[in-house]
Amino acid sequence: MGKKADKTKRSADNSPEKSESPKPLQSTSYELLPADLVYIDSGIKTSPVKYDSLYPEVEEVFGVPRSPRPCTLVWRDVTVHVKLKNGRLKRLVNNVSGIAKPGTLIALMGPSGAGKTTLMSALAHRSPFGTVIDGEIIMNGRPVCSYVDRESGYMHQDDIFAENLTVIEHLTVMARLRMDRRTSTVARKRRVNQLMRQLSLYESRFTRIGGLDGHKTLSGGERKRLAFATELLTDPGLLFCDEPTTGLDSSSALKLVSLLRASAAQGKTVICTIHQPSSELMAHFDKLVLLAEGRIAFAGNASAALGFFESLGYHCPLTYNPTDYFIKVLALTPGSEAASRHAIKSICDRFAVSDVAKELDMEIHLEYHLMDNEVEDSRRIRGDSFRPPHFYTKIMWLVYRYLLMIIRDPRVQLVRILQKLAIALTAGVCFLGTPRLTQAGVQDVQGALFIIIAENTFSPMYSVLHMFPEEFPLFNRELKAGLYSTPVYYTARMIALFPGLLIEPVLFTGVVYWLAGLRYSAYAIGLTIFISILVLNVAIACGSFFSCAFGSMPLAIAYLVPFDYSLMMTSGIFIKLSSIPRYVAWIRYLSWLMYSNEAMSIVQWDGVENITCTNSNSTGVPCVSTGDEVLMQYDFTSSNLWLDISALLLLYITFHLLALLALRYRTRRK
Ligand SMILES: Nc1ncnc2c1ncn2[C@@H]1O[C@H](COP(=O)(O)OP(=O)(O)OP(=O)(O)O)[C@@H](O)[C@H]1O
Repeated sequence: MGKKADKTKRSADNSPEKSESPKPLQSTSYELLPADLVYIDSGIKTSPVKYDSLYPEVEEVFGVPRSPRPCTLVWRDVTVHVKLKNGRLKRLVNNVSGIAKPGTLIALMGPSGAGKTTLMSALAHRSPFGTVIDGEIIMNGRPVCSYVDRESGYMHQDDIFAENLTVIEHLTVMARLRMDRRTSTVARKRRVNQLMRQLSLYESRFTRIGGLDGHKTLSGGERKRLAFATELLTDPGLLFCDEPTTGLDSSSALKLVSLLRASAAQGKTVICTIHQPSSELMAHFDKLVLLAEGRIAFAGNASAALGFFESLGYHCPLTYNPTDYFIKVLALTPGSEAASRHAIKSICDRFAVSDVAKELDMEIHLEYHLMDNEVEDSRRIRGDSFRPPHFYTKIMWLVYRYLLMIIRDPRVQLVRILQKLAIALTAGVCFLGTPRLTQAGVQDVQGALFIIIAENTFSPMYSVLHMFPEEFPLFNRELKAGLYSTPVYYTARMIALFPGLLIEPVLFTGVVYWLAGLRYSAYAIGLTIFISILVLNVAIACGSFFSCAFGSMPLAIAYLVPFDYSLMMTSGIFIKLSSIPRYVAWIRYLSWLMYSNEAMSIVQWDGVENITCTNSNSTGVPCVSTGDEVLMQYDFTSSNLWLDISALLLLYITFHLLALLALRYRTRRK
């Protein structure tokens, strides 16, 4: 009981502030060891290893040893199925058991398609939608569920970053999103700096991750180390790494695996899928788990694997790297798949009844026994001590990140503003010189209004279509890692767009309004600019909805084009509203072009009584002499101004809500 209480106390003490202070390394049974020793749990037997004789780089790389939250992960009889499109289940992992203890670096290996990523995702509670997991997966005595996101780090095979950010900006934002909200700013900065130094990123801290033209970008190794640093920010006790060495040269791969080794030496539990590592790399791993056809072909001390295979008659030639040999034995040979499957089944069956498997089973049982005896409260305290940042903090830092991305992307900024100015000037000069209160002037005013509405609708609406499909992989990964929720992301994304959504309509409408000589009063100018801001924001909301609802830009365009045509046709410009056939007339109630056209027309013509009539005789068209007559021509009603503005606001809210729902739906399907 005293020991249990001690355990509980240590985990409860492990607040972010306190975890900064150096602590001696701990064994897997959490007993304190002399400062220069670390227990490396090598699977079946635990043996004290002289820390500074084996890993002299550890202290140099990671500074004074810290004490992460110790994590023991146990999985028993885990089977993973995936739902296929035809509704049937396909088994990817078959009845797999294992244990990962603090201080251990585990290599999860197997031929391509063996189920490594599937198993690791299941262990980390990050399986994609449509995955069915049977069996038990328990971390520190609690079945894994969403809390594992904050207790563990998951380094993906393909790293995805917000590319326009520099290393230090990325880590700063991630620290704000990931670290406990009680962590002080100084402690957070110190952690970021410490990680950059430890992972040799300090020199590149002002380099953009995947910069734009002419900017230096990070190397593949640096990107992997940055991904690793990101996962280490919270100093998790459990680390999953999916093929971290893929795409790296041998020295970068060695450097990365040394870092994983160093992490394990500090008390973390590290599980790592890896493809055919060299003998030098393999020497860093304590345990080896070999998967084949979704089953375990071997699990135990890396050094015992050769003996097990030899006992089955598979002798690794002296010239062969043992791991290459294991993979060769466990891979399907093209042309004789049935024989290979038979051999693999036989190896897996023999392993299941081997002494190594029995020892592993005993170890798992022992761990279960210990967990059963652990006080429930102590588990909860360990799991629940983390306090995530408040949602408004997350929104603020996401807005910062997206603003940086927008500012650094010339596609969206300077070029777009210059383009707007050029279009405004070109359109505006066409209206120069016509007096407003004449018959020709009426047509010009309505034309200028339509140009203002169309330019604030179509190009902005199409410009956001690429946004969500492009950002979805990063968003979905961060969402799955529990960094923020869909509404937080969506709100931040929209707030970051807002400066542009204000500047663009003000600039464009201002220039066209002035050049076209529209109604000259502060009320008319102010209201027209306000309506044009609303129009652009509704268009962006509608574009966002199509962007969220359809996974790709071509698909979104395919649906949006007919939609925007129907909105335009019912806007009141081309056809009198009263003459639209009844079965399509309802579309006008969705048309912000109609609402804005009516509202802007009212602003221009309400109360106007003195339109001159000079050309009625020559054209035969009856003269309009008052603003009301102009409005009647288009079936507009002067009392509808605030109704139109309210409808625009309602459409704005509705499209954003629909976009949010569509985004949520898509994240649940991935
Ligand atoms: N959603 C899915 N639908 C059907 N089959 C799938 C699905 N996901 C994975 N698989 C299959 O499951 C098997 C295991 O996939 P997994 O990605 O876990 O393998 P792996 O061992 O990590 O391979 P690699 O080393 O090539 O990354 C593969 O044959 C893969 O094609």
